Amino acid sequence: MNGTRVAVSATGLLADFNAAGALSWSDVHPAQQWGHLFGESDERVLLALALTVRALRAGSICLQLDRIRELGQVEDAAAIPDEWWPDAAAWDAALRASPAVTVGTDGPPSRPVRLLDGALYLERHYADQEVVRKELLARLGTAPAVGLPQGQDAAVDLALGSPVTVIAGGPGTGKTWTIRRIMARLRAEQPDGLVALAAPTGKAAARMTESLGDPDARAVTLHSLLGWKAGSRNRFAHDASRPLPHDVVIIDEMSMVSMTLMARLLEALKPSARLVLVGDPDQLSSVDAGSVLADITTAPASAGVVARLTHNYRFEGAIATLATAIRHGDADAALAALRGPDDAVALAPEAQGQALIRERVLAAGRATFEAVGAGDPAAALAALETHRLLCGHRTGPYGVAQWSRHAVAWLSAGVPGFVADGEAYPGRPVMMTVNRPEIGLYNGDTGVVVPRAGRAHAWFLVGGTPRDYSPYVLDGLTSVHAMTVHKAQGSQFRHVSVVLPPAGSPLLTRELLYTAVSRARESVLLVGEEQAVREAIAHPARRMSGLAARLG
Ligand SMILES: Nc1ncnc2c1ncn2[C@@H]1O[C@H](COP(=O)(O)OP(=O)(O)OP(=O)(O)O)[C@@H](O)[C@H]1O
Repeated sequence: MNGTRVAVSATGLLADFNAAGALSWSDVHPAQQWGHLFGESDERVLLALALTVRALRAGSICLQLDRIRELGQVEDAAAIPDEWWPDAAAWDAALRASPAVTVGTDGPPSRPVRLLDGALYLERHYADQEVVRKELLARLGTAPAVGLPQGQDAAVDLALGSPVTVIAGGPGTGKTWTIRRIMARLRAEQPDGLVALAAPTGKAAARMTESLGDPDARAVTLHSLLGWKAGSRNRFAHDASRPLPHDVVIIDEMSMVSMTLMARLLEALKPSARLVLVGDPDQLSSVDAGSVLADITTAPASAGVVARLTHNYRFEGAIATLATAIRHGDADAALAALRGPDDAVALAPEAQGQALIRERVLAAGRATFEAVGAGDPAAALAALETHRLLCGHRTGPYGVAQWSRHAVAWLSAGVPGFVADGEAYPGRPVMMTVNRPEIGLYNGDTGVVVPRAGRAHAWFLVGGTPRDYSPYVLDGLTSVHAMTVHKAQGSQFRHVSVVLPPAGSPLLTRELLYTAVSRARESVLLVGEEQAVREAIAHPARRMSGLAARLG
């Protein structure tokens, strides 16, 4: 299990880093295995291998050696003391001489780790990055030179002609609107072209279909587009030898696409196919390793195919001001917005913030429970979406579990008739934690239990209409009195309250704060210290990747 600190047989540096909490057993173990298999006993090399695995677990595709010490900062342990770190030059020399390390682009792929441009990669992830790099460069090589595209019109023009187009914009900047225009132009100008619409998660695909509102345009998950075969990891029906038939492939929520999935997608496109990548590079990245969208949008080589949408059509005012300040890394401007007269955004310390969150939870809970009592699932679902409590952490005093318990206690005390008992109590807010495409439900979908004629039903909005299921037969259903910011990605709520991670938490990143704030349509309340806001804004997640640099 992650986090366990009993790497029984680890010695030396591995044991020290493990004991300090900077490495877990799941990092140490593969490093030791490779040591045995490849005849490497230098503990500095083994440490570098374990840190590479650790970086990967945190979402980085490689470990940049000039940033290696970032991995010595751990949430619940003292930072690794300076003297524990091997001398950089000697460490580098040991890696270059190691039988477990391939050096440069030309070496054999038979060793577990590759050292390239000052970064260590696990071989499989290097291979994925190479696929993405080569496929993108091949497509960029034939892209028309149009200068720096800006705005929706440029995005539409680009998508009609360029082999690859990136449409990058925050919430409400008209990404969906632009996809609709692209579809209309494609139908008019290239009526024989076969178009695919896809997204990285089932929920995102369902939302894409819904928001396009076009009966002839149905989005699927990338896994189902590629023909995922159950039971065989990373094996797809479509690959280079059996390419997808589509002439145009449009991907939404691209920030959540991992390097591996991007590699499989690019391999499976026929050479003449055009690719349109749509997303918000400032939001949190994929659960699996990689930061593909952010990498592509920062690489100079792709500047000519990245159309940026900056005008926000949906909201103006304090939320937009705050989101922009966060995105620009301007903590003073963000705090000025939070302290300003507009109640749409606010920051409260925990003591006071807890009371404010309680009020909001109770207001939404009362409205939901009232609709539940009236046997009105549509109204109950609408009331449920009026407020969402978000946490950065899953566990601990700032986590979802703890704040869910608070919410249940408040509702039990403050909403007459609310009794949180069992799996199907009236008013239980629920969330799917698995994909069930065959019944229209996806991981992250939320609903509410509304009894009808004495029986419990869990209601969800499917394609915009409430649909009921038996809560007893839905596998993977949990209560959702609070959710992580990660889970909320792709959804919006009228009011959002955010329990910030405490200062010092590695989860405090600019992307987390930006994603949390931009979930709100009318108001967002941040609960935590000013220092936590400053730290988040000062720390862009900056996953380590070689893609941007190697694209050139
Ligand atoms: N060019 C435009 N002219 C008028 N209204 C627009 C334009 N572009 C977008 N809108 C409107 O702005 C709102 C936001 O647009 P849209 O839903 O396409 O944004 P989005 O980037 O897809 O947002 P999200 O990422 O939150 O889904 C919609 O109500 C849309 O109709």
